[in-house]
Amino acid sequence: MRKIEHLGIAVKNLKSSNELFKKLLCTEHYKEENVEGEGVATSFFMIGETKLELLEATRPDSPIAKYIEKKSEGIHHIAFEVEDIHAEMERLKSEGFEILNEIPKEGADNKLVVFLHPRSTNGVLVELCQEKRS
Ligand SMILES: CC[C@H](C(=O)O)C(=O)SCCNC(=O)CCNC(=O)[C@H](O)C(C)(C)COP(=O)(O)OP(=O)(O)OC[C@H]1O[C@@H](n2cnc3c(N)ncnc32)[C@H](O)[C@@H]1OP(=O)(O)O
Ligand SMILES: [Co+2]
Repeated sequence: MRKIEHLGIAVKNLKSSNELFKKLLCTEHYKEENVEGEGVATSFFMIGETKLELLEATRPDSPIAKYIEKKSEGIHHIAFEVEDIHAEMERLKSEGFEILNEIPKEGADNKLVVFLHPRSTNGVLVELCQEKRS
């Protein structure tokens, strides 16, 4: 794991949360992006080497919709930047961690991503992110 790539925060309304975090961080979000496959609209704030990813559900079956329904808004996941997502998946599987998607999927911000089930990571939803290589 090279660094914390982003903290994912589940929000009910991206527009109002963008305003709140702009006031909090004294900086604008640098991008907004929908990820159809996850049923989410995201916006990203850069803080030093790490980002905040705000996530609003765009479909009722989105994991974010279910999370907010069950728990309300808040920190949803932590994402780590990895050099080689396939090698990390193999390593983590051999260490007994539970990989949720066997094939890395399209993430926001030009990434390939994989998630680990929180029951194998002390109750924390973990995401692995690898920069997509052209
Ligand atoms: C990829 C685009 C973007 C990016 O960075 O590029 C994103 O980050 S998209 C983020 C949204 N997508 C995901 O979260 C995909 C991975 N998540 C899942 O597959 C599910 O949310 C899963 C499997 C973690 C939970 O789904 P399930 O349908 O099983 O929901 P339950 O409410 O029944 O939860 C089961 C169990 O897990 C606990 N849980 C659920 N969500 C979280 C969470 N975010 N953090 C910690 N724990 C979580 C939940 O409390 C249940 O535990 P229990 O002890 O049984 O109550
Ligand atoms: Co994320």
